[in-house]
Amino acid sequence: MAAFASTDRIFEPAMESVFGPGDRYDEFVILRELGTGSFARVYAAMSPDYEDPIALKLSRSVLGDEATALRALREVRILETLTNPHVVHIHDHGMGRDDRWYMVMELLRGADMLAVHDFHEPMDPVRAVRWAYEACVGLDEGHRLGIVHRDIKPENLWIQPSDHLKVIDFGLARGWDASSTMGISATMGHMLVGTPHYSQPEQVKGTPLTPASDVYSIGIVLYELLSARMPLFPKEPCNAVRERLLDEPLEWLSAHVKKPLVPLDKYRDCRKRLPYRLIQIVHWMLQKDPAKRPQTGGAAARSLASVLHGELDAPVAGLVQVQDRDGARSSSLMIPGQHTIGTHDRCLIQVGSDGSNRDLAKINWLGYTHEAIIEPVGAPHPTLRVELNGHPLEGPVRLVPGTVISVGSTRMVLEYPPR
Ligand SMILES: Nc1ncnc2c1ncn2[C@@H]1O[C@H](COP(=O)(O)OP(=O)(O)OP(=O)(O)O)[C@@H](O)[C@H]1O
Repeated sequence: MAAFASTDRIFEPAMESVFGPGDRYDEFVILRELGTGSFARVYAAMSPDYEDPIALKLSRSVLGDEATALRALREVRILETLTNPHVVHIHDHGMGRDDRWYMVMELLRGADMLAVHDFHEPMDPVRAVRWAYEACVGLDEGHRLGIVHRDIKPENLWIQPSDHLKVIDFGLARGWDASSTMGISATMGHMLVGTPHYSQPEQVKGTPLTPASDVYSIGIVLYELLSARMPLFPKEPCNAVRERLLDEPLEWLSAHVKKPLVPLDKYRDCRKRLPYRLIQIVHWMLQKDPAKRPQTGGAAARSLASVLHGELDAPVAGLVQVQDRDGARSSSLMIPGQHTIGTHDRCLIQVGSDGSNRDLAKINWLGYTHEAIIEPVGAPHPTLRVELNGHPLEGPVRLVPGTVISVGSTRMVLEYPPR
């Protein structure tokens, strides 16, 4: 087992100045403090560059030590690349006159999940599954870029007044494959990262964390939302375990490896309230072996979306209705992100299979408040021409509701979920 080292121990704030309402930090005027983490303090503030208040995340010490600098730079580089509505967005970053690092973010209204839900009672399944779905969609964009969050827990899942969720605090995230934008060398050695409660068996065993590790942590959160129980302790309510093991990180960690998953349908209340397919998906997300889980947030999100569309009657994703050249009809769920129409089986919509393995068009959808953009990929195909309402697709076009996309003799229409 890897040695346990809390992440707070890599960081010792030196001479931290704490700001109150009306204080100035460089060009920012502090409105109020929003929260404190081990690494930074977050303030609501005004800036001459923005009309509305922003969130200012300010490192608690100067960027003197390497671990703090690496952590700050990682978080900025990751967040700058992410655009989907289920992650917090950053506007800017820099170094203050006192050499402290800061990041200017959108100011989120609402509260973290732990402040919104007390985990004493099971939550309505539609709300619980929608939150888990949105967290998976938020993480998926990072997963596609080779980035794992590594610290998924209710405190890092932010619930806005609209009840939509955003993933925050990518401070412990890192690359997991060679194509990552962050680089694998941004390492903190072999110490355990994150929170033991939402940690993963592979972390305890010292094997690398992958996107499937974030899926496991979301699986725990979802299980707890649905049942008010922790998946590894059958006899106690979730909050009793949380309290009992507050200072027992090693017991938490060994439970992830040694304690079997308590099936959700062991609880009569869950058997009665929850669709069987949902129970199976939660069990899938919580497999001890990462290779047996959904491999990315996107894979988990698609499964959760299909239960929301089907058994729970609460559509969240796009639905592409397809009619092929023989008149046969089918449909595909489309979660926010990038998708392709083409001739190979990794495409969201596969049109014909002439052995060419080509993408013909790509669709980018930011999610519930947006319309998707479709654009052609590469030179036009000799027979599989992409058309919108009968006109050739020559550049990026917004897919307004009702637009008919045709590729050769396949026709399709994208239906958006209700807002
Ligand atoms: N964009 C935001 N809008 C509003 N509040 C925020 C925002 N970002 C962070 N906060 C608040 O500030 C707190 C600390 O932020 P954050 O978790 O990012 O800091 P951290 O030092 O990286 O924490 P940790 O020790 O958990 O890694 C959060 O729990 C939240 O309450």
